[in-house]
Amino acid sequence: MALGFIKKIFTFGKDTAPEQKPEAEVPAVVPDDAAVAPAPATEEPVVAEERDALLDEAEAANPEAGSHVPDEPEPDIYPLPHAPNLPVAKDPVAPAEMETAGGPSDDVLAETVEVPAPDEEPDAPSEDIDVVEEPVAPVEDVFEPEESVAPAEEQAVAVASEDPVLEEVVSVEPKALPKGFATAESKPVAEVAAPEPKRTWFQRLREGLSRTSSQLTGQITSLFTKRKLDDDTLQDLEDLLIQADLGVETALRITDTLASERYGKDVTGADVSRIMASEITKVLAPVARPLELDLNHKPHVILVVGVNGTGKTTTIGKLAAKLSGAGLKVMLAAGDTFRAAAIEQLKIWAERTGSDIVSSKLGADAAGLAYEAYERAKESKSDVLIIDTAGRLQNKTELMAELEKIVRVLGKLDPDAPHTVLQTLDATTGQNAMNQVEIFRNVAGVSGLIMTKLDGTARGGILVAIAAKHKLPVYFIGVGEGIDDLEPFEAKDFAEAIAGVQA
Ligand SMILES: Nc1nc2c(ncn2[C@@H]2O[C@H](COP(=O)(O)OP(=O)(O)OP(=O)(O)O)[C@@H](O)[C@H]2O)c(=O)[nH]1
Repeated sequence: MALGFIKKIFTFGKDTAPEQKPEAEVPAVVPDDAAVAPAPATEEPVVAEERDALLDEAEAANPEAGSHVPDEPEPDIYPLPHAPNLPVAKDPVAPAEMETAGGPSDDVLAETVEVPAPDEEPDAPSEDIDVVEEPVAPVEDVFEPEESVAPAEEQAVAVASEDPVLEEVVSVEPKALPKGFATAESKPVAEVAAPEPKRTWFQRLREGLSRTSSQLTGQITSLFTKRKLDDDTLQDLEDLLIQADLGVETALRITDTLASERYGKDVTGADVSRIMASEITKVLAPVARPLELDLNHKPHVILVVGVNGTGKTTTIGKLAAKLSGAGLKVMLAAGDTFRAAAIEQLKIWAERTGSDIVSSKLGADAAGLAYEAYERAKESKSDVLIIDTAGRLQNKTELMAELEKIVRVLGKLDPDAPHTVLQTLDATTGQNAMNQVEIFRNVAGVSGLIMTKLDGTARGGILVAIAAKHKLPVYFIGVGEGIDDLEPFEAKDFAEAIAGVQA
C-alpha cells in the first residue's frame, strides 16, 4: 500500500473539511440533521452560470429528461449514518451535536425526506447544492489491503499523464490497481499484479455457481447413462443446454464438437463437461476483460446503470472498496435520486470504503447531481468518480431520458465522459437479463457488464448467452452480498465451474 498516497487522501479530507451550515439557512424540507451538515461548497458565480447553461441546454435537447422532477431541486446533504462496528475518522459532527440535531438515524431520515411535487418550483437555486466531501477515513483503518495487490514497487503499471500535477503524483506513487482493473496504457493489470490465492477464489466461484452446474451436470449424466451418442441424444443435450440459458449458439457449438469427437460411441458426463468447458471458454475469453481506468482523466468517470435491484449500489460499494484499498481516491455520486434508501445505502458504502460522496435530496435532478459530482471530483483530484443511477424500468421513458441527459451533461464536461458505462445484471433473472442489455446499451452506451448474484442461482448460464450475443466486456461477477464478493471475471474458471469440471 502506498503510504504516501494514503496520507495524501487523509490530508485532503482534513484540509477541505467544510464548515457547519447555520441552522437558519436550512430550508423547511431539509432533515433536522442537515442542520449540522457541512456548509455548501462555495461556488463561483461563473461556474454556476456555466452549469445552469449546460443543464438548460441538455434539457432543451430532450425536454422529457428531468421533467418529472424539479430541474434544480434543493438538495440537502446530511451526515452519513455510521455503519455499526466500522471505524470512522474525522467526522465533522460531534456526537453531542448529532444528538441535538436529531442525528442521522434511519427513522429521522425516513420522516424528514420529502419528495418534491413534480411541478413544484425549486425553492432554492441550484447554486445552493450542497456537495459534501465526506471525511475520508484512513484507508488502513477501514481495509486490509487485498492480497492481490502487490506493493507499489512491484507493479509495472505505467500511468502516463500530460497533466503536470497528475504527473507529479504519479511519479511519486505509481497507482497499484487491484486485480480486474487495468490502466489505459498498460493493458491487463492482472498480468502484473501479484497472483491471488487461486484456490480460494476458484472454490468461491464454484460454490457460487454450484446450483447452475449441479443442475446441468446432473441432467447430462442421466442423459448419457448407458447411451451412445446419436441424433436423439444430441438433440436432448441441445435442449438441456438451451434450457440452462446458455443460448442456442453455444448449445450448438457444444453439440457439434461432441458429435465430431464421439458420434456413435459411448459418452460419459465427464466427456460432455470437458467439451462444454472448452467451448464455453472460447465464447467467454474475448469478453473477460479488466475494467480499464484511464487515469489521465481525473476523474475517470464510471456511470453505473441497470434495473432496480440488480445490484448497482452494492457493486459500486464493492468496486469502491477495491479501488480505495489500492490507494485510489474515489468519489461516489448518489444519482439514484428516486429512492431514499438507495441514497442512504450509498452513503453507508462511502463510509465503509473511505470514499467521498456527493448526494442530494430525494427527487433531485440526477443530471444536475452528476454535474456537481464531476466538478467536485475534479476539484478534489479524485481518481475515480462512480455515479449510481435509478433503474425504474416501469417508468422506462423517463428513466431513459434521464440517463441520456446524464450522459450528455457529463460529455460536455469531458468529451470522453462517462469513460465507462457499467451495467449490472442480476443472474437470477435469466433471459430477462438479456433484454435488459438490449435496452440499456442503446440508451446509455453500455461499455461493459457486471453480473451479480451468481451465488445461489441455477441460471448462471445466461452470462454465456449474453457474451455470445452482445460481446460486451464482462469485468467482474458478484458472488455474494459482502464487500469482497466481487471477483474479476475469468473465462476458463467460469466455464469450468459452470460445466462442473473437477479441478
Ligand atoms: N446474493 C447476492 N446478493 C447481491 C449481490 N449483489 C447485490 N446483492 C443484493 O441484491 C439486493 C439489491 O442490491 P442493490 O445494490 O440495492 O441493487 P440496486 O440495483 O442498487 O437496486 P436499487 O437500489 O433498488 O436501484 C441487495 O439486497 C444486495 O445485497 C450478489 O452478488 N449476490
